[in-house]
Order: sequence, then structure tokens, then C-alpha cells
Amino acid sequence: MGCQQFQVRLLWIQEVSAPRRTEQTGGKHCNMGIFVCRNSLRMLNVRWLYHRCLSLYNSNHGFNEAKIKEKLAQFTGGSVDLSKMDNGIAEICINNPSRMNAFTGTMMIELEERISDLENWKNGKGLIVYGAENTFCSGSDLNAVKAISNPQEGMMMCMLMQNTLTRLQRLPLISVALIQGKALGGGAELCTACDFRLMTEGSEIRFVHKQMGLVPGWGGAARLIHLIGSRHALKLLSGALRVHPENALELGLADNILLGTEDGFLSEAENWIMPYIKGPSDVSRAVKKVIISGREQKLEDALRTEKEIFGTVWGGLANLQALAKGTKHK
Ligand SMILES: CC[C@@H](C(=O)O)C(=O)SCCNC(=O)CCNC(=O)[C@H](O)C(C)(C)COP(=O)(O)OP(=O)(O)OC[C@H]1O[C@@H](n2cnc3c(N)ncnc32)[C@H](O)[C@@H]1OP(=O)(O)O
Repeated sequence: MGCQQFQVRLLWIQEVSAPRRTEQTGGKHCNMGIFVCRNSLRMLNVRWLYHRCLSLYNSNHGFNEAKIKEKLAQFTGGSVDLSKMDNGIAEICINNPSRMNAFTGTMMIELEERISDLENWKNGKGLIVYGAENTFCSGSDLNAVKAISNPQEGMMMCMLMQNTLTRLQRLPLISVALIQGKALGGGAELCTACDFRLMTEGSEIRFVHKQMGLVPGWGGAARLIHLIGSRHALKLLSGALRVHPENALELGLADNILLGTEDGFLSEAENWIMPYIKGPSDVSRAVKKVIISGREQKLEDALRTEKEIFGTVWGGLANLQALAKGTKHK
């Protein structure tokens, strides 16, 4: 079939690891050409999912990543710090405490770089996102917001952050937002891009956008609806309501309230995530991938993706060891 180059669409570049090979560090082994014609896509057993180099937004959508990063680089301050541990858990710290961990322009750039790093961390199983000095994040740095308040640059920033938070959500790591203090505006949107939310007593999630004459722009509205349903999402957005831990639990927005231990909340969050990331990284990552595809694809496509992911672990080391041990699930 003659193929014309059509618009590059989002497609699943299946990570192909040689049969039964343990996780490789380094680059992906893609088994799929990037440019295929739309017609042949229907023929191919292709899974439409986001791949790192084919973002949600690209030049076809008028998105010029280099240009918006150049503009955002003018707004400095703070940092987004990543640490990766031997137990497969990474931690991202939104670190700008003098401004309640608001995202400066350089921090938006750094967040994208940290997500890229995690996309290539083959041993990764879990991720905890938290804010420095006992508060989560108060959204965009208002100084930066004022400077890019023109529609063109605002939309570019929006597309950059949507790309980044979508990639965060699609990491094959189980992610937790550890919410202490305030998660406001873009900070509330950031926490919805994680799989789970743990809140400390007295903390608050609040979509303040309407009070700013805005609506969420980093994807927080779409994700919130998936998390708590459109009725509750509409209340939180239209009322800019404060969501405290107990209410968040009731809504299904939060998964647990942390009471604090002498080791601190970060250690408590690590203990919380541990049972979900137990075992080999390839199996843990395969579990997250089947959830992503089930959440984002039509049923038939999700079933086919599940089959493909099943094929990467069936007869794998962990599977054979469990069979040899005669694992019982008491
Ligand atoms: C898509 C959404 C996205 C966007 O549109 O780009 C946004 O997120 S817009 C921003 C949304 N966030 C806010 O509007 C939060 C504004 N801040 C506050 O409401 C309050 O600061 C607070 C977070 C509730 C904390 O209040 P409080 O405990 O009283 O502390 P201060 O107000 O004194 O704050 C300390 C210090 O931090 C500065 N700060 C706080 N938030 C931001 C921010 N988002 N951008 C820049 N600076 C921020 C605040 O100005 C104080 O600094 P100083 O005045 O220099 O001490």
C-alpha cells in the first residue's frame, strides 16, 4: 500500500524488550516506524497512546516548544528537584518555598526535563511529587503569568504544561502527590496528574482559576472529571471551593490522609506506595501500562494493548519464578 505521510498521530511505540530480557537502561527499542499513513493505521495493530517524542501538542497545533521555553527562561527562581532511589521510587520536589512553591518559568522547563528523565528510567516503579517546606504548590508564579498574559504566549505555556502533565500521568510509574499545605490553581491541576493523592491534616486543594477570571489550562479540568465526575468537578471549579482532606476522601479526590510520623510525611508516603510497587519493575510498569491503555483507549483497542503488554510479561522471569515456587495467595 502506497503510504503518504499523513499528520503524525499519537501512536503507541511499544517498548520492545528482547524476550525475557530484564529492564535495560538507556534508549527505547521502538519497533514501529514513526510516519505511517492513516489508512494503514487501521490495518496495523497500532495503539494510540502518547509517546514522548510525539507530544499532545506539536508544530501541527502551532506549538513551538523552543520558543515558549525561551520566553519562560526569563522568569527564574526556584527549582524542580528529582531524586531516584535504588528501591525504584523517585521523588520530585517543587522547590520555591519563598513563593509557596509557585512555578516560575524555569521551573516549568525543569519539570518537563524531569519527566523526560523519568521516561527513560527503566528501573522506575513509583514517584512521589511534593512541595518544599510543607506546602504543595500555589500554581503559576503570578509574576510570570502577568508577563505572558497575552493570548499567544499564554496558550503556548498552556500547551507546554499540558504536554508535560500528560506525560507525567502516562509514566509507567505509580505516582503519588503528597499534599501538605496548599495545592492551588496550577498546583491543584498538578496533583490531578498523579495516580493518587495523599493529604496531610489541614491541607487544601483549591481550583482558584475562576477567581482569576480563568479556567484550568494545564489539563486539570479534564482530569478532575475523570477522578470525581462532572457534577462534583463543576462544583469545585465554579465555586472555587476549598477541598479539605476529609471532603477529598469523600469525593474520591484523595486516597488517604497522612497523620504524620516521626520520620516525616515523605517517609509515610513512601510506606503508603510500597505495597503497590512491590516486585520486579517490568511487572509493576506493565500494570501501570494496562491501566493507562484501559483509561484512554476504546475497549477493543484497550483489549489489544492489554494483550500486547501481557505478552511482555507472560513467561517472563517473575512469572516463571512464581510458577516454580508454586506461589499461594493466602
Ligand atoms: C493554569 C493555572 C495557572 C495559570 O493561570 O497560569 C495558575 O496557577 S495562576 C496562579 C494561581 N495561584 C494563586 O493565585 C495563588 C496566589 N497565592 C495565594 O493565594 C497565597 O499566597 C497563598 C498560596 C494562599 C498563601 O497565602 P499566605 O500563607 O498568606 O502566604 P503569602 O500570601 O504571604 O505568600 C508568601 C509569599 O509567596 C508569594 N506567592 C504565593 N503564591 C504565589 C504565586 N502563585 N506566584 C507568585 N508568588 C506567590 C506571595 O506573594 C508571598 O510573597 P511576598 O509577598 O514576597 O512575601
